[in-house]
Amino acid sequence: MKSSPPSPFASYLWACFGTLLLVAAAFMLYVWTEKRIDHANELRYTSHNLIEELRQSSDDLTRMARTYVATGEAQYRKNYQEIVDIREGRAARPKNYENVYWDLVMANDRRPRQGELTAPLMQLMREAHFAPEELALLAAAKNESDKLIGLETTAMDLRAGGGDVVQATAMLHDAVYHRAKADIMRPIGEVSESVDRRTRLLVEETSLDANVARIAFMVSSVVLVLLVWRTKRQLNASLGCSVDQLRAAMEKLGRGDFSVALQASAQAQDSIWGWLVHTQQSLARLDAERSAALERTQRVSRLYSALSQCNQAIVRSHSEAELFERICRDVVCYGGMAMAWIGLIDKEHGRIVVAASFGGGVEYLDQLEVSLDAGTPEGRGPIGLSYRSGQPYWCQDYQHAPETAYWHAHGARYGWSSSAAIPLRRDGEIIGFFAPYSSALNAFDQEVRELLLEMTLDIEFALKNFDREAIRQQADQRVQYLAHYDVLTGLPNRSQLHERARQLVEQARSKRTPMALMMLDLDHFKDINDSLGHTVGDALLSELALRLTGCLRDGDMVARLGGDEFIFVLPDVSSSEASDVARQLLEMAGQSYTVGPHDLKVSASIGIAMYPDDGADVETLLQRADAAMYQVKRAGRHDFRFFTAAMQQRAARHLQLVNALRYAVERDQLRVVYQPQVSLKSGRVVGAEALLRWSTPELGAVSPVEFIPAAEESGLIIPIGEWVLRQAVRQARVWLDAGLPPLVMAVNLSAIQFRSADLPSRVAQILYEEGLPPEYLELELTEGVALQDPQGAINTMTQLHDRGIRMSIDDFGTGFSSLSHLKKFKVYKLKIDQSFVRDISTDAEDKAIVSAIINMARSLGLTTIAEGVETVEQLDFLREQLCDEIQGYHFSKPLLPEAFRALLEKE
Ligand SMILES: Nc1nc2c(ncn2[C@@H]2O[C@@H]3COP(=O)(O)O[C@H]4[C@@H](O)[C@H](n5cnc6c(=O)[nH]c(N)nc65)O[C@@H]4COP(=O)(O)O[C@H]3[C@H]2O)c(=O)[nH]1
Repeated sequence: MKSSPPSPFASYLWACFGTLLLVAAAFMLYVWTEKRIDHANELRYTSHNLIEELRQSSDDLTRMARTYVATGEAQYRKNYQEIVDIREGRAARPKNYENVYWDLVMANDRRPRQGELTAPLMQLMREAHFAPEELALLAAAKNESDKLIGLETTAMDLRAGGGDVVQATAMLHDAVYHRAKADIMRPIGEVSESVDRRTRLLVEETSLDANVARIAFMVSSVVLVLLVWRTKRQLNASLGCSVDQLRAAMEKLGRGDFSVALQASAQAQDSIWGWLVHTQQSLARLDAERSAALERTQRVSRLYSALSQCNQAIVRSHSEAELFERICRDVVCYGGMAMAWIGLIDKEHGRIVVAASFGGGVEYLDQLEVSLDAGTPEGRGPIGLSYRSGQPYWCQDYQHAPETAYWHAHGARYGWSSSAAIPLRRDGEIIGFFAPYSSALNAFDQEVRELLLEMTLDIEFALKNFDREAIRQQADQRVQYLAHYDVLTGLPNRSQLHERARQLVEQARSKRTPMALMMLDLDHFKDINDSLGHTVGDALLSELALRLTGCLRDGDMVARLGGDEFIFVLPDVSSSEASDVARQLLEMAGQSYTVGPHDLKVSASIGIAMYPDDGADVETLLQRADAAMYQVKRAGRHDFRFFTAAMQQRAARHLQLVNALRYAVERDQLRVVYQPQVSLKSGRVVGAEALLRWSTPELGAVSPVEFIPAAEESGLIIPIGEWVLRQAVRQARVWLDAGLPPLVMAVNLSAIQFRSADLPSRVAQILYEEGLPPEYLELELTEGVALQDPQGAINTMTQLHDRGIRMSIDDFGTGFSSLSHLKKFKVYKLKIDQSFVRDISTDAEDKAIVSAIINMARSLGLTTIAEGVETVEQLDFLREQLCDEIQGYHFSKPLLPEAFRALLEKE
């Protein structure tokens, strides 16, 4: 890899480093040369000292010798010898020996301080690097000195030996002596000059070297300073600023402080400062992005928290208003919005009505004007736009966006910078808006939008739930209502009756007051329903309920048990007061009703039970009032009766019969017997009346007179009647097939059966299934069938007639049949009731009636048959009156099929 060339700063730095080494070398050289100067000076000094010592020692010897000779004091001789020993290296050189020895020893007769160096003077000179010629001269001087020492020793010996002092003194002062002395001093002087010259030269040489080294040191130092200066300039150029500035900036960067933007001049662009500025800008941008991302994350996480709170609000709110309040509060408190409100559409005025709000500036909503009309400025805002597009509207700069111009002042006042209008829907239709406001610009980024939309969906879900809950509550209320009230009349129903009646009974018990419970039932109301339809029947019942309610005092109650049955509970009434009320009720019920085109009249029957005489609880009283009413019905209806003990027995019997009758067919307890009908003309059996028999192990044989009404009242007559019809038709077919003379099978048809709309088709179906031609069947109808709905009866009869089926009127004379009706009825036979026949032989009135019926029938072209003919007298009278047929014990009792067949076969 090719390395990049070193930067100028690095080059300068290396140069500085090299120069620094040079400076150090120059300095060391300089120090060395200075040391050499010192050494040279020291050598010069030492050399001078040694020469001087030689000279001095010679002088000192002379002086000591002369003094000794002069004084004779041994001390001087001793000193003399010591000087010689020192010079020869036999004695240590005293300290400060360079001074005059005389001075050293003579002062106070002190001995010189002992030094450490013990070396011959000549050796010291050699060690002081004396030149060889100098040493040679010194050696010569030394020889001369040694010679002189001999002379001086001689002179001193002379003195010591007591010799001639003068001679001795002369020896030391004469010319020889001086000559010898001069021979010593001359070489010393030469050496001294030589040494001085030599050492001076050495000192000069070394001084020169030192100067050179000094100059080198100075020059290199200057160069170093220049280089350092240049390096610093280069460093500054590289940095682009001062180090302090750089350090302060980097410290700020290190702390993550990007508050002050750094600037770099154009020249500093390609410098560390420039790069630092660039880095700071990048870091500041990254920091801003990071802060923005953080802020966004916080905003989103706040909204997530708000979303979670909203979900809790949805779960916990019990009403729409409560939910809206909570949503607005949560969006502000948890979602970081400045304000939020929810407005609902006022369709009538095309405006938005604030339903809930929370946050700063909500007071502005008091006079808020938001319209849905694009023609007004307040209709062209976010909400109006959202309404028309059906989409959420995000306004990212509330204070400057043109669509919020109408509200800019408010936005500026409350610091709103963004707002949204999100439609709230119910069943797909926009019903209002959710409007959050933020103090941040561009607050609604994608993620925030998604969160708010999710929140809105949750709100819509909650609204749906509220709707469902409302429906459920309504349904609950309805169920509650239905559980206690009758829908048609609005009166309390059976369960409410029981509850309320029980309270009234308790009240009567505690107050010891009497109470009446009445049961009212319309007479033949079923006929109205069957003939005019239930709508008419219902309208009549509603009207009746109103009338009945109007008859009551405060504290009385009336309930509808179902159908046309009403119960009255009258607290604190005597039986006579109850009678009055009953009469009043009968009268009210009996007044005519106008229902649509119909003018209707009904009557009612009322049974009354008194507390406490007839029962101490509601159930008993109800049962007994029912029994009393049953008796009214049996007694001809349209009346009221109080309960009696006998009624109770009858009612119980009735119940017993109905219960047993339910299983009569399946338990094979029913039989059909046939009573012959005989033609008075031919005397032959021309017909048979099918009569039902019922016998159970518990009840024994029960008379049809007793159980047929019970079957009719319980509705059981329909299946039982059909069973009888099928048995009779089948029997007729059997006899026909057996080759017996053809006869007409007469079957009793209850009025209830007759009112079945499908009667003609059912009868035809049975005939078809059993294979009996219709002309062999005769349906015996009572007069009552036409009583309620003559037109309906006529229609049914016509249909039966058209199918070839014969009809006769049973028990004729007991009902209210009119001739005009008879004309329209497609009957062919009248059956004279046995109550008239019974006494025709004795009772003139009955005779007249029977005679009239026969004549009338004949005039209408109808056949007559008299039933209950038991005696010859009766038979004769009937024959006399030209009655066509008879039926009765006189001829035969009702017979089982086998007996009947035997009878026929006998003929
Ligand atoms: N004392 C006396 N009675 C005689 C004499 N001849 C016939 N009877 C009785 O008179 C009744 C004649 O029938 P009804 O008038 O249709 O009166 C019938 C009829 O209305 C009804 N009934 C009987 N069977 C049926 C039936 O299958 N369907 C319907 N809807 N009613 C029936 O029950 C009523 C009574 O029926 P039963 O007890 O069978 O009574 C029968 C019969 O046994 C007589 O000479 N003297």
